[in-house]
Amino acid sequence: MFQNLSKIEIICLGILVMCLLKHVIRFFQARLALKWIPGPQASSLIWGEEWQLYYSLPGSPYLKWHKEFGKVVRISGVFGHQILSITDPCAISFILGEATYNFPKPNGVREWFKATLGEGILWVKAKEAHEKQRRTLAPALSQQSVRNLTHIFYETSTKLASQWTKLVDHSHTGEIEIEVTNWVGRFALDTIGRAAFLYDFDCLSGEPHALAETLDGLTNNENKLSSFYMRALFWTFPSVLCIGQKGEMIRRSKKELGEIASKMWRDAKVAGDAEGRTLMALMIKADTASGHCMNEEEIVSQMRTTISAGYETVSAIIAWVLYELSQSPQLQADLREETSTSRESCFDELNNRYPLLDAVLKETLRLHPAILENHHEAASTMLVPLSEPLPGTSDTHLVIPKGTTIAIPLNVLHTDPAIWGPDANEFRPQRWIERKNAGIRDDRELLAFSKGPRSCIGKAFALAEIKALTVTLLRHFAFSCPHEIEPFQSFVIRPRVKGQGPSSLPLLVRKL
Ligand code: HEM
Repeated sequence: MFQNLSKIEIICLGILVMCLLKHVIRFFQARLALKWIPGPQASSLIWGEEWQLYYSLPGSPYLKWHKEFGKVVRISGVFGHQILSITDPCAISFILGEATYNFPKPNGVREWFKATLGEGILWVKAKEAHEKQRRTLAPALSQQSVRNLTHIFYETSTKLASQWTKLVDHSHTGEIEIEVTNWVGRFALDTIGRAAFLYDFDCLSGEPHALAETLDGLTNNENKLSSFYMRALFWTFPSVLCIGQKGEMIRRSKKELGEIASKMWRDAKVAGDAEGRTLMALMIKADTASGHCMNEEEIVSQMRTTISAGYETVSAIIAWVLYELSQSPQLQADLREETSTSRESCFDELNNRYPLLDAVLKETLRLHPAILENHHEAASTMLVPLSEPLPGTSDTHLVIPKGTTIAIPLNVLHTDPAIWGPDANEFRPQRWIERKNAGIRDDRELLAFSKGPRSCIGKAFALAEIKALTVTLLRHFAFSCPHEIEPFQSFVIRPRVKGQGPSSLPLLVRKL
């Protein structure tokens, strides 16, 4: 059978068989090691639970499984790939904290970031390389830097408010229905463009905008079959990201963002950023001080990452804040009263003076975490501590075999009645004020920005930006929602009118 093959072909075939064998052995070892962990029967031999996870209400299968099986649940992914869904606090602290570099992002997720953004901080894996990138970005996104950018947040907020004023004025009734997700996406893009490199994408002019549409098309998927195949398969076969229409979109958005970042970098080198306040200027300064000096491609990857990270999540959270406000005229009135003395451009005021505003934002992040599942992968076989033994055992440690995917489902943690009380599923901002009065540290159980060395580095930026917009919009408008809204899974969790295609949040906007 092999007599017609050359020596080289036989060697290649041998290597291929060895690789396959290695995978099969690892697969069965993992299955064996995790066999005793409880979990649902795989509903499909090929797709495992991916089908259920994609087509159910976002996160709802996790709620069911954890209720039935406890804090560590074994589920199957595509072709029987083993996934552990973990809500045990001790294990989570270990995975996100001291062992974070033993639990990098899964290969498929890293390939997605590499394909869309380049080899920036969201892609980098090794401890030393990550720490170096983090040190370069940290000064640009520190509280002090964000303080200096706050005027930009107010300027873009005012621009959005004046566009909506024009729309309302056209209606002659003082009220109009506005699809807000598209507008807040444009707001987030203009804001991050100006903050990153004083570049105005000018999305808020309201005209069709190629970059805004490309970025939106990349991640704002309807529940299409093609999107399901891509989501289900990219864990195991990351190269699916390069094929078809989606692959084309990925390449286009990477190219477009790259061209803008390159141009900005070259312009900055010629003109200089007089006060050195943009994210790019501060990043280059920190990099030069470290003696490293990134090349153009490294800077461009970092800028693409910052823009994308600052666009997608922020716009989703703003949409959910507006949705929650639209459900309660009283809450809008209370917030208006609290922030009526607000002076524009004052970062410290936004940060410290408005407990209700702060509570509304935290409650939104709790019930609508943009990134619902925090995914990791065991880089080697690891012994993970547990706060309590698994059902039927007395061991407070868990052996996680190399290659196992870990999912941390935020919706389960954020609605756990043991932490949040019997009204855990209710939107009740006041709980944050009560928690503060009871001396409970704010962010202990809120994982929307993750925690540990790889937690969100743009948190201060995001909070100030969203608060500035909320204050500005409430000063001009009142909101109500005439539609039934549901969460749906695109790249992040976005709102949409129940049963409809991609993300949408039509709100009735009334001028005050
Ligand atoms: C409400 C808005 C935001 C949310 C909910 C959010 C959430 C997160 C989460 C959960 C992570 C950890 C991801 C992981 O472990 O895989 C993360 C990382 C990151 N975020 Fe954010 N983010 C937000 C806004 C921003 C903004 C505005 C920026 C930049 C201007 C930003 C930049 C980053 C970067 C660079 C990382 C990677 C950090 C690292 O790997 O060390 N984020 N974000």
